[in-house]
Amino acid sequence: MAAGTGPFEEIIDGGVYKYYADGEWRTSSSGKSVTIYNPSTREAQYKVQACTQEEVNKAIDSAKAAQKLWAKVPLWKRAEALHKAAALLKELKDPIAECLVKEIAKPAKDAVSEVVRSGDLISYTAEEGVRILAEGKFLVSDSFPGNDRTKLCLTSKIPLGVVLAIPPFNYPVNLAVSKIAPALIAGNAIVLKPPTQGAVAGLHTVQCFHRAGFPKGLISCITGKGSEIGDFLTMHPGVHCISFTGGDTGIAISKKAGMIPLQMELGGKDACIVLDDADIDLAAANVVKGGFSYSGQRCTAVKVVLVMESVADDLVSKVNAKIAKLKVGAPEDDCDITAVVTESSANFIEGLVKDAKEKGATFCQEYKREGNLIWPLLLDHVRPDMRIAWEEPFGPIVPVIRISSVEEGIHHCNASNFALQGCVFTRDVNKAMMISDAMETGTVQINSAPARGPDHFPFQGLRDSGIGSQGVTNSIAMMTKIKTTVINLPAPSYSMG
Ligand SMILES: NC(=O)C1=CN([C@@H]2O[C@H](COP(=O)(O)OP(=O)(O)OC[C@H]3O[C@@H](n4cnc5c(N)ncnc54)[C@H](OP(=O)(O)O)[C@@H]3O)[C@@H](O)[C@H]2O)C=CC1
Ligand SMILES: O=C(O)[C@H](O)COP(=O)(O)O
Repeated sequence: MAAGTGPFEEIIDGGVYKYYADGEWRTSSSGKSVTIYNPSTREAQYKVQACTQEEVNKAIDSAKAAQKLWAKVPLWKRAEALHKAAALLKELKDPIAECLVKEIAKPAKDAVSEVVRSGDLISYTAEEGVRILAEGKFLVSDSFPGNDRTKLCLTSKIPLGVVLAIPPFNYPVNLAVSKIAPALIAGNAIVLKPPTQGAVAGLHTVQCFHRAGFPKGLISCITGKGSEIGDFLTMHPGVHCISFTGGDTGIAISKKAGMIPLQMELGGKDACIVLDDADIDLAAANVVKGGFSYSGQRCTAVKVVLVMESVADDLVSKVNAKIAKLKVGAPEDDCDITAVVTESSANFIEGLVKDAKEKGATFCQEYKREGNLIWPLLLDHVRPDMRIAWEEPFGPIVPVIRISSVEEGIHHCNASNFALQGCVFTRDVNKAMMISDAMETGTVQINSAPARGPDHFPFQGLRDSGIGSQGVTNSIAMMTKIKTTVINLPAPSYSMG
């Protein structure tokens, strides 16, 4: 089954995908659409509605009304609906994966994995939700000085209201459901603003929720360019929480948003520290997997290698041997390296490469680009005065900085404005633990490349890499607030009998 056909037929009309609000697929009154270009062919692939501010207002009003009723739906029923959506998503994985291939040039197999992983994420969230949302706290007053046991405090978790979800282009399905599912299980309504590249995969995902039978108005999907409707959405008084994943845009949003909970997962410059006692084969395999999968377009990609001089030649030659085997080409052919998402992204990457060339980095491969397709490149002997030492390429370019002490590596990692993840390769677990404690990042992986998954692990960035923590449990907690009810007794509770 192809995208936009079968169960997805109703979401497209006249070649333009519709937006979703009030339980229906709609055409925007703007009369305008946004074109999505295929990164590989650079030709127009899809069109989505350019929604208006009035349509945003209506979606948020419906969300508010639907949320009040949804919060009263028994938790097990909310979970049941989520399981249904998860099953549909997995059943319809092929047409959704097709969108990922065409909109964001995700290699075919990875595209299917993203959809399946997302179905599993929804089911896990439903199961985790029925456990943790059923739990609260019971406190008695006589543990605090000056009190008798006359007050019994019950705490529970209640929804926030309307959650605005804004995922980025690189995981438009997985990073949408990682926001949608926790919001819904906790009794919230959701307004999704998908990334422009990835919007059609997002709309197909929403259709699975629609077909799972969620109440009218509870879920909406507003399409349009972030630069045009983004501020209106994020500053909207009807929004009670924002869960955002993306780049520096998140920093601007957090300055503009009102006094509401924010979950921000932003950029990264994940360092890979390789010590002289490391298993160099393992480190090389992880530099390649971590640095080049999905052409480096992962926030958790290895974005700088900090290797001890004594093992640097060995590591570099092993990484180069593996790079030579990477398949470069079309996502449809399941190539390892595919076109980066846009021409401006490719131009930005090229700027970093040129700067490194001018400043004397060693090119382990010849720099090659055709359109948005950039061949994988390892840059050796990178120095801190080069932009690539600090900036996030979001492309298949990995810089290597040779270090003479572990402290030098830790210092480089901690001097970055980004602090998402990092990794260390060593056979000495004691040293690994001490380095992990010294690296000021949200996560440190020992003897493996950085990764957000599995999706139930806590995932957080420090400094400019984010606010709050993701992962199924943390996202559910973040999308609720604590409500307490206090039972006041006329006499201490132990005074009878
Ligand atoms: N820490 C993490 O978990 C992750 C971080 N990232 C980071 O994301 C970046 C790449 O993703 P990319 O999609 O380009 O990131 P962007 O920050 O450009 O976009 C992210 C989302 O924000 C939307 N947006 C754009 N402008 C606004 C605005 N003014 N208000 C509200 N929303 C807006 C975009 O919509 P539109 O597409 O229409 O512009 C998109 O949906 C990298 O820096 C990467 O490190 C990526 C994945 C995971
Ligand atoms: O954008 C990203 O990098 C994703 O959040 C990473 O997910 P993964 O590390 O599980 O691939």
